[in-house]
Amino acid sequence: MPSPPASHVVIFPFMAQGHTLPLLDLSKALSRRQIKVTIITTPSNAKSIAKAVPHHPAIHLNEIPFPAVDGLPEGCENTSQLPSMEFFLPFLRATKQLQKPFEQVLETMVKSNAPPLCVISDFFLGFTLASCQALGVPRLVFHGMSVLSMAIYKSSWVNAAQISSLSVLDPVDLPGMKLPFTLTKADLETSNSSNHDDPMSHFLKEVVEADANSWGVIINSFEELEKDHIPSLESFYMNGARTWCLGPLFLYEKMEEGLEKSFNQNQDPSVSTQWLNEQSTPDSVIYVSFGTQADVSDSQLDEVAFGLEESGFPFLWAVRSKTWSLPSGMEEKIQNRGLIVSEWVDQRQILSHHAVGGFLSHCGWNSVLESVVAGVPILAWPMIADQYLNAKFIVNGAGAGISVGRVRNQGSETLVSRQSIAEGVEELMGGQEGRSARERAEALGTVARTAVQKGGPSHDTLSKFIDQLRPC
Ligand SMILES: O=c1ccn([C@@H]2O[C@H](COP(=O)(O)OP(=O)(O)O[C@H]3O[C@H](CO)[C@@H](O)[C@H](O)[C@H]3O)[C@@H](O)[C@H]2O)c(=O)[nH]1
Repeated sequence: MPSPPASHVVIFPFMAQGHTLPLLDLSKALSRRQIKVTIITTPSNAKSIAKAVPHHPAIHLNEIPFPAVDGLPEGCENTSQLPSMEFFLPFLRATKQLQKPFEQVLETMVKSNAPPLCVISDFFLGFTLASCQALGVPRLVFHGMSVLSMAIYKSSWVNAAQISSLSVLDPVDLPGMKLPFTLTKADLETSNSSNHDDPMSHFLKEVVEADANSWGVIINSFEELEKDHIPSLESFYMNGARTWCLGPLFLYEKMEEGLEKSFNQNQDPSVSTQWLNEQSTPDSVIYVSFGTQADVSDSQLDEVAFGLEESGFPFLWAVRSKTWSLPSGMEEKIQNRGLIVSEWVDQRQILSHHAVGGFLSHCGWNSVLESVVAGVPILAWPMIADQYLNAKFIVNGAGAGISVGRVRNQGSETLVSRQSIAEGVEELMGGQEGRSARERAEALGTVARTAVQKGGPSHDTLSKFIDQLRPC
């Protein structure tokens, strides 16, 4: 007898590392539960995705062409290839042209002998909702952010008029929300304007509407961390859509391989792992990375270099800039104490190395989760978007980090000074506040790992999610 067609889920990630990576982790978790996964993406993203999911025959890739658009550099199919964040809106607009090819692919699948149970697509790909509705497939939305950040953004959008009358450092009170820190208008960055008439707001309005009408929301977080905010978030969704807290998603694979083994053994150590292996003192190295999206100026990078040097602590720094080089004379000063890497590093592996004791981070949500899971406290330096909220959450809410501190003006630019960086690193790595942040991070890491183990809340929610999607 032929075996029944496998349950099938379609995943369509936004073309940015911080958004794609967690959905690849979800794809792997689903494939290990005998679910066929089709990832829809564009040709150059497909190449890197294929490398990231090599041992999962249940994961398939379906390529659709990225449109050629005026105003975007040729061949740019991922936000990490944008020359600067000024190109972000043209990039977002270009992705809307993926609707037709996406719909064609989905229609073929719907007519096949393995129609998809659902489509999980990124918040920014709001057009997928109309296609899913037309073809009768439930759409779940994935944001890549925490429950708390999403609920705050949604509420501040609704309450924009009241918020706009506040001054920048006034506390913001959001109706019905129990915030774990004092929120100010400054923390809301772009979403605090009552003028929803600018082009970015127009784009966001469309995707927020599609988001609210989705069948459900997939969250890369765990209930113990965020359960207080789930009702607030769910109140912004129509039709009884619910949130599914399934994270930390990257842990499923680690759990199955055996956490200790995969975190501590390296068959083929990279340059950074080799260097870390040479650092004999546990928790002595500060790891530095500002993620894949924030633009950091060369003069700011200079301050980071001087600050790290002044702190006296060993450091491993993953730099993304194509224009910056070390200030003259620095190479000799840091040569026995720091490693600067300009290629992609395995951040999760770095954070779990016993020599790493702190993370100077921009507080992208993935980095926050990865640091917490590894029990590494954060020196929080938010730069854009939800990073301000994540930083406040980790410092003032969870107590697992400290803030990098003062900024100073240099010409037209506002910089975090080398003194602030040095003092922050010293406190995090050697001070009392750093010690208690490390204890909190370690405790949270234990809760995070338990969440994805059999019987843990994220693990069980994943089972319920699959059961609910499968036809009886
Ligand atoms: O050399 C590198 C650089 C990055 N990473 C990984 O890339 C991801 C980066 O994600 P994140 O820390 O969230 O930073 P961004 O890519 O900058 O994140 C964008 O997406 C996040 C999720 O929506 C938001 O929270 C951020 O504000 C937004 O900038 C993490 O998994 C890192 O481990 C590596 O493994 N190696």
